[in-house]
Amino acid sequence: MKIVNVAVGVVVNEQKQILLAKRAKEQHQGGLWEFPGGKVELGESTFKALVREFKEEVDLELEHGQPLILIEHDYGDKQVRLDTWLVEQFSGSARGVEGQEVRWVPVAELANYEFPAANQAILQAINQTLG
Ligand SMILES: Nc1nc2c([nH]c(=O)n2[C@H]2C[C@H](O)[C@@H](COP(=O)(O)OP(=O)(O)OP(=O)(O)O)O2)c(=O)[nH]1
Ligand SMILES: [Mg+2]
Repeated sequence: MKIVNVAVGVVVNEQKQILLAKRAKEQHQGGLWEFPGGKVELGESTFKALVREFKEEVDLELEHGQPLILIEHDYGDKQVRLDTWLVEQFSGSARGVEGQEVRWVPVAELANYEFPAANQAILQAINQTLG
């Protein structure tokens, strides 16, 4: 099966809160919380894709990021590679451009949210880096 390359952003604000968005019901892994992001287009760098997706989905301008963790996960119906970045420099004010719920969540409260299975490794990396 073809693997889908996804750029994922863990955006942290000055209060050490992380931006989450809720995936729409009809999407793959719908109804679960996610770190915003989306599919990398042909010829696009991961960070460029991340900048584009954050503008499209949550209206934030990302300025600088660093690679956090690369995860490959097979959902059975879909295989994904989540190239996950930590972003502490950004501007703007987050809103759900596509009508989705968005929330700034303290690192210590992330465990209260339901994520897709592939995200467990991201949560561990966040705890190691920011926790
Ligand atoms: N953005 C994001 N995707 C995730 C996370 N965890 C996880 O398993 N995924 C999966 C779900 C999807 O299969 C894929 C991301 O696709 P997406 O739906 O965000 O892609 P996209 O923004 O380009 O949207 P679309 O073109 O499919 O509408 O990665 C996560 O934390 N954030
Ligand atoms: Mg997306």
